[in-house]
Amino acid sequence: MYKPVNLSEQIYYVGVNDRRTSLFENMWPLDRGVSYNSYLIADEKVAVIDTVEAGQFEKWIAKVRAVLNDRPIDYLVVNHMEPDHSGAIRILTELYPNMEIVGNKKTLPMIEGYYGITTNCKEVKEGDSLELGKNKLSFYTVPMVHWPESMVCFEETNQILFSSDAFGSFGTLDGGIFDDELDFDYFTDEMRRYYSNIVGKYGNPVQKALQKLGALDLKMIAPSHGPVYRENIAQMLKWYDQWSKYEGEEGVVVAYASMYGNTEEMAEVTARAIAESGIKNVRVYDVSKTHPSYIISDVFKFKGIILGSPTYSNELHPNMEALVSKLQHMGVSNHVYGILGSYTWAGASVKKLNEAAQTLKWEPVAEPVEEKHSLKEDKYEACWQLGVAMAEKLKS
Ligand SMILES: Cc1cc2nc3c(=O)[nH]c(=O)nc-3n(C[C@H](O)[C@H](O)[C@H](O)COP(=O)(O)O)c2cc1C
Repeated sequence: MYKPVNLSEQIYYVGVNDRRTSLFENMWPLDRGVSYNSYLIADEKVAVIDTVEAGQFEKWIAKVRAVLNDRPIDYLVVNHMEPDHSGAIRILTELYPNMEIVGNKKTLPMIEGYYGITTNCKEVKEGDSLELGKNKLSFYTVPMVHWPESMVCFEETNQILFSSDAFGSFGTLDGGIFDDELDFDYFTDEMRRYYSNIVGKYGNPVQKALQKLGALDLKMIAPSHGPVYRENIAQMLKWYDQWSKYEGEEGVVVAYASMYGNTEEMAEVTARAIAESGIKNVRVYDVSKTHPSYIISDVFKFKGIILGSPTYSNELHPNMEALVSKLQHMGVSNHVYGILGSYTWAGASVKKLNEAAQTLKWEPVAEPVEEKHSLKEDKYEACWQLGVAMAEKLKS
């Protein structure tokens, strides 16, 4: 009772949607859910590519069995060991005791460590192939995209790249599985939010992976989350190249913390000046209201960033401190910036924000603006000029 979804004659999508989990990795909001993608190749030999999160097992295995009926599974290819993909390994080995688990030399110790499995494991090395009949899988390691053992595999006959977390996206697959069956634009924010927050720290490994995979002639990219791409492959590769170099487009994220509205007012003035100077893409965020994953996603999208914080017990406002430390942890380079802040007796926030920006090697567009108490005429003008300078820098 399941109409199979074919990527090709013998290759099936057998992933599942999760609209119940609120937080991915118990951290990232899943307002639009997430899909755990898994693929099945039913050739002379049967191979499954990755499983799903353990709680999704029943939904998933029903799809697998609808295709296979009583045929056994010969191989389980484990591209990535994170539990949202590996969670059903143990139960699958109990159902199919003769199935071989295929992984690389970093995967297999993790399979033992997480699931106690040491038998029927087959190690593959970079460039090795697995013949299934008409279909043939070749394996490529992509370390730190997004764990050390991360691997992708390329089905040579149909030219499909099973890309694991690379090219993944938040958001359930609401009927459409392939990018030409759904509203691609609707997915782009969730793609970038997934990339920036989950893989974003690993810009260099992503660059290396792109160079390695760039030699392949791709007809389809089948990731472990989100749509399967067959129409927008060039666009996806272009975005991954841009995001992994931390190269933003023309636009500014204005992120501020504010308890009583003083820093917020400075942010409003600056945002207005940026827009009046001709920059349309201005996103103003209150860090106490918006989850950092959305702000970080836009920081990856846009080149300009304005950060504002009041001084709070001689520190940054805690929510701004959390955002800044995440950006530092990710090493989000290649940005131009401005700083705003308010204080009452001994200001510290502006200095701390400026230091953080310098550790990331961002380029300042103007002097930071620091106001004591409420915003007054001279600092109003300084905020305005900061916005003008940001716009001019972005347009230059
Ligand atoms: C809990 C708390 C701690 C603060 N700590 C400092 C401080 O260490 N140094 C300082 O100059 N002002 C401090 N302030 C004052 C604020 O920085 C000041 O009121 C500022 O204008 C608030 O900006 P906002 O309206 O954007 O929240 C503190 C205020 C609060 C509520």
